[in-house]
Amino acid sequence: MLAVHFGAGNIGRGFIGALLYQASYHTTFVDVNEAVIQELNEKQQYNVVLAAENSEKLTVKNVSGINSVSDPDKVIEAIAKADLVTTAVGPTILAIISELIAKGLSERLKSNQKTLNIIACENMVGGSSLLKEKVYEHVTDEERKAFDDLYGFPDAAVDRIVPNQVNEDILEVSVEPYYEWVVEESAIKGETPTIDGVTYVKDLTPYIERKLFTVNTGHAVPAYIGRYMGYATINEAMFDQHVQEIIKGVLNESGEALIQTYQFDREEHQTYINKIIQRFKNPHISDEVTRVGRGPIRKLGPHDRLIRPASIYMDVTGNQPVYLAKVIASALEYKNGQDEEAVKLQQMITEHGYEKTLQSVSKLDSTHPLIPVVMTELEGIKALKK
Ligand SMILES: NC(=O)c1ccc[n+]([C@@H]2O[C@H](COP(=O)([O-])OP(=O)(O)OC[C@H]3O[C@@H](n4cnc5c(N)ncnc54)[C@H](O)[C@@H]3O)[C@@H](O)[C@H]2O)c1
Ligand SMILES: O=P(O)(O)OC[C@@H](O)[C@@H](O)[C@H](O)[C@H](O)CO
Repeated sequence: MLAVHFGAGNIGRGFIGALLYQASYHTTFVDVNEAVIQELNEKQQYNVVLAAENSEKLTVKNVSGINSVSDPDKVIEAIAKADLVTTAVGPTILAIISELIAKGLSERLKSNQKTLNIIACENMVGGSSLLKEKVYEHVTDEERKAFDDLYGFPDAAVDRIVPNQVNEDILEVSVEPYYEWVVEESAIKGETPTIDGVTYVKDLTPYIERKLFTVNTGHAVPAYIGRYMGYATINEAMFDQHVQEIIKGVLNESGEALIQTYQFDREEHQTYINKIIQRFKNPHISDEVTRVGRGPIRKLGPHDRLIRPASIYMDVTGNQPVYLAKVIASALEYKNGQDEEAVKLQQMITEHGYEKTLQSVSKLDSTHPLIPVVMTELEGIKALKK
């Protein structure tokens, strides 16, 4: 069984690659990082270390790599022969890789009529659907019809905290023990891939929203409030009592939005929240606030972890999401010269002010009631500054 996986980064190697190996796939990683690709081809294996007391180790074998910049033809050939294609490159990169995937699928069509599933494992609602849309922009009407019959783009939700790696061995990756990979079974073409650890569901929406608006909404608190207060890591920030109070408030608000939208059991949802808070405090993981806060413009987007739960909360309760508004305010204050989106966000604020910038990145109508709540909290969070 052959898998082609785009993105040999933290989640690619630390999660998807590990599960595919255990399910007996040979995984060909596609990346633009030449050093990682070279090392994958040389070693043909790497270690995944569990960030826990016993540091359990799994050696992932049967792997190779292709640099998509220098060897695009090899990627096309690999897709033509693959049994599964997955991605973990980041939501903004999906459009970039779509052309090569389209070429691979077109080439495949000439040589065989086998079904194939392409699963985007990104932190977003509708990742595979977006990838499909982008792939279809690169093919003819006739190919599109054939693709509709043969190629599935099931949406997915993936959950495992994999921080940036600081190991001497550039392939080794340290990951938290917990993981969840949920895939929309109704969109699968042909046989459902057998991968231990994957849960197939009919409708992914409640799962991806529960994950994004609990794990990632919660994570944004130690990231943005933590950065604002001067903390460097998630773990450090999680021990601050203001961060603890805000994360509790934020997850109550997003929880209420989720419970009322999807009729989740209140007690079960609270158990889910408590477990996530413990995961953020894992003493065996050192995760930088700048990794978790990366891409603030994406994270302030209308369907992402901050604006969407805040809007739903207002709609379903009629109350002001004061805690979510504090995190949105701290995201607007997020400064990091190494992060393109953070730099752009601060430029927009300098040129147009907070209110217009928020409207623009969050696509909120100028009269949206969330805007004044965030503006009030921009003042409110000043008391947190050390
Ligand atoms: N790290 C986590 O804890 C975690 C958990 C769940 C989901 N995710 C999601 O997984 C995705 C990847 O995150 P990550 O943390 O692994 O990031 P990462 O930066 O570690 O990995 C991304 C990889 O994609 C590669 N890449 C960039 N452009 C490319 C291109 N054009 N073609 C091929 N490869 C390209 C990069 O070189 C890098 O190796 C994101 O959508 C993220 O939200 C991450
Ligand atoms: O990957 P991002 O940038 O969307 O979000 C940063 C973190 O919240 C995220 O990577 C989590 O670690 C992950 O989603 C846990 O499953």
